[in-house]
Amino acid sequence: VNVATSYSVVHHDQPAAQPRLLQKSSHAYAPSAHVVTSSHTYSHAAPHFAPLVSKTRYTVPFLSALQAQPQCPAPPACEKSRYRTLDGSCNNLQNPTWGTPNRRYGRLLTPKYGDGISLPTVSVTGQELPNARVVSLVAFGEQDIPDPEYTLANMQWGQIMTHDMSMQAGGTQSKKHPTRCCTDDGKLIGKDRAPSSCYPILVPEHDPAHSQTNTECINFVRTLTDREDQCTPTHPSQPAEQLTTVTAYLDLSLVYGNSDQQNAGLRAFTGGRMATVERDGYEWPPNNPNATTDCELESRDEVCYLAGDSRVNQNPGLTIMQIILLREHNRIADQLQKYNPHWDDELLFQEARRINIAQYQHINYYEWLPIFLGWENMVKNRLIYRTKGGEYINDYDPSQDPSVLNSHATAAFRYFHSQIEGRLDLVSEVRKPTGSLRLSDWFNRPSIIEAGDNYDFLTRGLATQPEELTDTNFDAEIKHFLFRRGRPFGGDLRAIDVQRNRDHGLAGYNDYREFCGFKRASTWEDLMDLISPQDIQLLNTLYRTVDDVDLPVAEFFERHLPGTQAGPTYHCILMEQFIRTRRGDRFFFENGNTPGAFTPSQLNEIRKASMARLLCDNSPGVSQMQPRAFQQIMDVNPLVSCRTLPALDVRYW
Ligand code: HEM
Ligand SMILES: [Ca+2]
Repeated sequence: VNVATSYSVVHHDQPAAQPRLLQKSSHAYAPSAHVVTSSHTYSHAAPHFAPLVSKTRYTVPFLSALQAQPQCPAPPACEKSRYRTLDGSCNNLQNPTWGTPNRRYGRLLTPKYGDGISLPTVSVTGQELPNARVVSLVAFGEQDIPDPEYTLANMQWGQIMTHDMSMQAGGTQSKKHPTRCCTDDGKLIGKDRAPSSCYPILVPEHDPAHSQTNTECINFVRTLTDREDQCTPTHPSQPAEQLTTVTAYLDLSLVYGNSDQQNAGLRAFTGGRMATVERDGYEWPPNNPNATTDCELESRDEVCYLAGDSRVNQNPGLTIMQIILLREHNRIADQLQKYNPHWDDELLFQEARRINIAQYQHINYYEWLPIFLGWENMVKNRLIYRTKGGEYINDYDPSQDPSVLNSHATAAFRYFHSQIEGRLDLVSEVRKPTGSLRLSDWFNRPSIIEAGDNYDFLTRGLATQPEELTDTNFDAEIKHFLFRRGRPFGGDLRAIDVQRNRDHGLAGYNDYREFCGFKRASTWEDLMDLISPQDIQLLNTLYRTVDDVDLPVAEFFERHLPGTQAGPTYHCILMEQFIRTRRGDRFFFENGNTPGAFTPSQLNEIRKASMARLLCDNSPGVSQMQPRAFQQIMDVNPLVSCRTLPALDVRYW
């Protein structure tokens, strides 16, 4: 295979500097040997003319015109509200912009850009890193091995959490990108004519899929950084930092939106409800006014949904989970209104939102994350607690920056792309598969969900069908057919993830190993503590030196820690992230020290929430479910009537 790509690669002779630890970790988990050098406090930068204007009592026309460009949001003035703001501001009262949209990802280690500042990572020898598509083809398989224990709901919920936590700026994550680095028929647009944000993935000769259509190039546009954003200015000598466009908190921003304005377009403004459209007696998300650009519809009759997150239509499983969370809000609001007829729309909305988020956080931390991180590990590192009834856990830490780590979003959390299944089963109430959908036929075409009884059949499918094993195999549907839009082939999510890692200049696997307390490898053999000799051999054939190995490549070859779904290095990054996400959230549902804390009896009700209950309550045709819906139906997790599952009682509100 010809690995040579000459596109957008900078040659330099200096070996890249060793990354430094950037952010302080106060947790028991992180190794203590590291010296803390600095911690980024990204205080909100005031527009350049602000001081002048504030001293001026009258409006100076030319100054206000200049100020209008760019329109940077003013730093918020916080009051101690009972509710979260929509954009996450004022969650942290000392640093009101922490966790808000359009801010930098956090970093654990300094970036390793090709030029030290912003160009994609290259080898420490100054040569190119192996082509991302070649890495995908050579190191990763396509076998569809069903996981013996977990359901597709487990994978799908992970994408929901991801979409709540981050979204790289300037990307579409599903739709055709308006910036073209390759022509529509897969030819490379010359560097002189392509925008500077282009970093296309070049297809090697003899590509098993793309050579059939003479495709040479997979479109790839670099993430926007603080360089391009005038509201988060940085000094030109500082390494670029990518921006993320959603609130970092687990606050269901994907349902409620990321700003007051966005939220206003999603609410019904009656009965505390979110806006929905009724068809065939069921509630569906509102119609997206930009259907032609936001979806990939084949006819005018197809729907395209609007939600708090622009990725809502990406794939049918994701859309179903979004609908479930939307319907759950309205279900809670209706019940609250029944018992509190004197409450107005705003109060009903805020209380329903608060309960919906709390249930969701409970499921995230107590039902979903333990599958990935291991229950005992989480207890030991104080991510969860052995609580009883309505006991509070007051571990909010105002010094904890809740931002989403670049290494989490660009590498560690994407590990679970390997769980994606390329066929979605339609399953009857007696749990018999009646057919299946091909994933790549239904990207950005959610109409399929409303056809016939598909909503219920697909929901049961999520809770019945096994996810794919968390391993080095990626389903062909995402490796060769991603967003193919009626064409024979499409993108390659595995190659994209590798390319994105270099785009974001993440430090190498070896650096993260060291950060996580393992010995830095100076020879390939040194990797043997965590990786098998055959896999080391494979990495050795792809990379020139052990320091070149990309984090999101080597990670896949680490043996999983017992009782978890991750190797030690990813496990360490994921733990670090979810500690930040929990302790940096003043409104975390278990915190009793905020004006909006739940009463102990309410907290006791929240703790009854489960994935099974959410699925049952929001899918009218589903009347039975296994109690642990992330796990397959088995003797110890049998199908039971939905009525027997624990449920939250809103009479405590
Ligand atoms: C059918 C299911 C899924 C599809 C089609 C999908 C597809 C994608 C795509 C196209 C991107 C953007 C890639 C880029 O341009 O860099 C992305 C990003 C990402 N995905 Fe997935 N994904 C799926 C499920 C998941 C799951 C299950 C997880 C984790 C549990 C996950 C985690 C992530 C993360 C962390 C990002 C980066 C988010 C950001 O900060 O922008 N995805 N995914
Ligand atoms: Ca969020």
